[in-house]
Parts: sequence; C-alpha cells; structure tokens
Amino acid sequence: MIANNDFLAYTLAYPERNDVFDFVFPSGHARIEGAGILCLEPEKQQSKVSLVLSVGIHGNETGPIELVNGLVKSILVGDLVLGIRLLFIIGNPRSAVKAQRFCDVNLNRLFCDVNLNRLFCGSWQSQQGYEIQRAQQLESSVKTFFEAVEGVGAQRLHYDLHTAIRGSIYEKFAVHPFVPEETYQQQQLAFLAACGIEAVLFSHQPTTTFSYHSFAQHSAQAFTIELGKVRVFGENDLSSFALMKQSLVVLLVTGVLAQGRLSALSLYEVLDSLIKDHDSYRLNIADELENFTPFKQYFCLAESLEQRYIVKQTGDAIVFPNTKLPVGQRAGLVVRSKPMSAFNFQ
Ligand SMILES: O=C(O)CCC(=O)N[C@@H](CCC(=O)O)C(=O)O
Ligand SMILES: [Zn+2]
Repeated sequence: MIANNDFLAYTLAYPERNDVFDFVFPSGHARIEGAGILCLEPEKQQSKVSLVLSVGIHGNETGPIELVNGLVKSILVGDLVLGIRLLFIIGNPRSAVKAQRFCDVNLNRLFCDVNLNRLFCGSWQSQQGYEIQRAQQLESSVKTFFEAVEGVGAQRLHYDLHTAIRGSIYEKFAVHPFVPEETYQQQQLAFLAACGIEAVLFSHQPTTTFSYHSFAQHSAQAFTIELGKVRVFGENDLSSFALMKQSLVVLLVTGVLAQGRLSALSLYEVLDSLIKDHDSYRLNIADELENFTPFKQYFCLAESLEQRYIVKQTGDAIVFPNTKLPVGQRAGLVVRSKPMSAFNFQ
C-alpha cells in the first residue's frame, strides 16, 4: 500500500522502484506500473473515457504535481468517486527529487542537458541516459493504457501539465498539437477555458513532446498546459489552480468535459521555432521579459555567428525563450495573435 495514500511522497521516497503491484481503493482498483506511474480503474462499469494526467515531466515544475497528487489522494481515500479510467504519471521522479528540470544537467559535456519533453515519438532511440529510458517507459505505459479500451465511444484524453520558467502575460496557457487539416475541437478549447486557461498556441509543425506523442500515436485529444511559474515543493499557491481543479474533478467523477466560454481565450498561431544554432546564439531580450511580450517589426530578436531572426510584424511575440540549452534545441517560439474567426472548429 501507499502510506497516507500519498503517491507523490511514495514516488519521491522510491524514485527508482519499478516493481508492479495492485491494490484496491473505495471506488476501484489500481496498479502501480513503475516509478511515478499509477493506473486507476473505476469499479462500477468499464468507462469509455481514458484520461492521462501527466505532471513533472520537468522535475522542478512542482505546482501541477501537487495539484494532481491531491486529486488522486482524494480518490484513494474515497472522498472522490472515480468514474473514468485514469493514468497518473509523475514524469521525471529522479529530477523531482533533485528539484531540477532534467537529471543530467551539464555533467561535463559528455551528457548535455537531456530534456525529457523532446524525447517522445521514438526520439529516445538514438540516445542514452535516464531520460531516454524514461521516455521509452512512459510511451509504453500510455500505449497499454489507451489500447485497453477501443471502439465506439472510446475517448482518449491527455493533459500534460507544466509550469513555465518565466512569468507570462497570460499566466495559464496551452499548446495545441499541430493538426495538418487545421480543424480544431471546440469541446476541447471550451474545456481549456473552463480550466482557467487564458491563451492557446496552435503549433505549426509536429514535435517530439509527450502531449504531441499521444495526439499523433494514439489519436488522443492532447495538450501541453502551462499553469504558472516554476516554484519549489510547498511554495505553490494551489488556490490559483481552482478552476483547473474544479474542471478535473467533474471530469474524473462524471466523465464530462466542463465547458467555458471560447471568447475568454486569446488564440495565437506559432510562426517560427527559434533554434539555438551555435554556441554564440543569443536572444536580445531581458532576463525578466515575460512570455507573450510583443515586439516591433524589424527588431533583431535573436542572433548568432550563423544567423539573425528579425521580427516580421509588429505584435509578434515570444514564448518559452531560453538559451541555456544545447545547440540544436528550441530556444523559443515566435507567436502571432489570430482572431477566433480565422479558425475552423468542429
Ligand atoms: O518556460 C519554459 O521555457 C518551458 C516550460 C515548458 O516546459 N514547456 C514545455 C512546452 C512543450 C510544448 O511545446 O508542447 C516544454 O518546453 O517542454
Ligand atoms: Zn515543463
């Protein structure tokens, strides 16, 4: 059993324990499938709704870990009656213990930073290290989970919860996976609005993130969701997640996606992915500049010995700026506001 029904405490105490074991809780049965991986099935009936809630893919993003762990604890003690299938994943237990974004942080340059959220869709294959094994293990658990229920009415959902390194003009925002046919699910966006999400970025290309993997490989409705700024365990203001919590409770208990007003969302298309192309690469912005800060046309946003990035249109903004990463990785996204009327919804 898990002491005090606290799966987070259990995972942090045994971050390497990959034993599988089953147990029951008041409204269903559970299986620990490996470190930080807990699958919960409701007792009453086979639910057609399969929800993956992943947190802590980056070990220092603790707010969402505390939020979802609290919900799972409520289910395990019997305060919430689970009505759907749930796979709860604490993504990177080893780095959560170290309070770090990744495990192998600049260990002499043999291993450079390995970002777990760039290793999905099979990208782990040509590399080595803890995060590589972890990406493989998480892909395998998600596959088993989603493939257990198929057929008419089956609904696959994956919300991968993060917090951002910087402050943001929109504190809570989501990244929508790249959809080639450019038709989007109104029900999902309305759910995001009900969760208190303020802005959505529509990706312009496939990626190797965890949420994109669930979307592309398992046809799940899947999003990366940013819930505020990175803080250490115990220092998160959980009240700022109230709407997210409320919408997740409804989903976990009834299988219904709460619906907020679409007009509450600001929508952005991703124009460009900034790639660090050289050790000399730099962004011409202040350290404290917030996500979604807009620039004027012709501003030289990024430069290196190899290239420059000039802002194409006044109002284009940056999200996730970060140059403390290896050459070849994403140093930010350039986004442009787009009216709701420019999108096709179904
Ligand atoms: O604040 C930052 O720079 C990073 C926060 C974070 O981890 N974001 C995710 C977004 C993933 C996506 O684009 O879907 C990431 O960078 O992995
Ligand atoms: Zn993250």
